[in-house]
Amino acid sequence: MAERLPYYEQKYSRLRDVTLCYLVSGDGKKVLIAMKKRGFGKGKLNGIGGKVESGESITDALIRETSEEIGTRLLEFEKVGMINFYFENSPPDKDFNQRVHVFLGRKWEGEPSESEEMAPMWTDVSRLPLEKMWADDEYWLPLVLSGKKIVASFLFENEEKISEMKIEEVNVVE
Ligand SMILES: Nc1nc2c([nH]c(=O)n2[C@H]2C[C@H](O)[C@@H](COP(=O)(O)OP(=O)(O)OP(=O)(O)O)O2)c(=O)[nH]1
Repeated sequence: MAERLPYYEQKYSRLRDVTLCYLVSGDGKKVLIAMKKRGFGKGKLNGIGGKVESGESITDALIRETSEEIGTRLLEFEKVGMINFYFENSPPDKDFNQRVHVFLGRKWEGEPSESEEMAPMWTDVSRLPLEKMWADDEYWLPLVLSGKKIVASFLFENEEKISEMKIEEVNVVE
């Protein structure tokens, strides 16, 4: 089968930046995931995040989104992944293609709480509810929760189906 991912990587070399953060407990055994109540990925369980606004750094957006969506102030975090998402069949008026900057949150202030956008819950890292998450998560989320860092690209045929993927383990994520 012809590889279409390189075509998309070249065509969309500048992608919209989006953040995604998973709070993890001190012993690394629990991770906070949340049900997205609206917008892109509605109904799925996911980390916390959203679009980087113009004039904002990725770190600023990470901290703002965590505060807006679950009411906690992020104090310590680590970048663990950068994932490019391409969609073969986005409607012409909508561009779903984006670059997701993935972080693990290590320290924060305030108890995570529900907002209009997300309903958070603590989950065992060893029992991730992958069937309720994005289809790509099973390929990279266990890696980053076990201490690895990754750079990846996924090409989706539609919101549920992956057509191609590439995952690389790295020492540092830029
Ligand atoms: N785990 C996982 N997260 C994903 C995938 N694709 C994807 O966009 N995300 C994350 C990145 C963001 O945190 C979130 C989408 O945020 P968004 O900014 O596009 O959605 P939104 O409509 O709620 O916008 P906003 O107001 O919060 O900025 O979903 C995926 O395949 N897996």
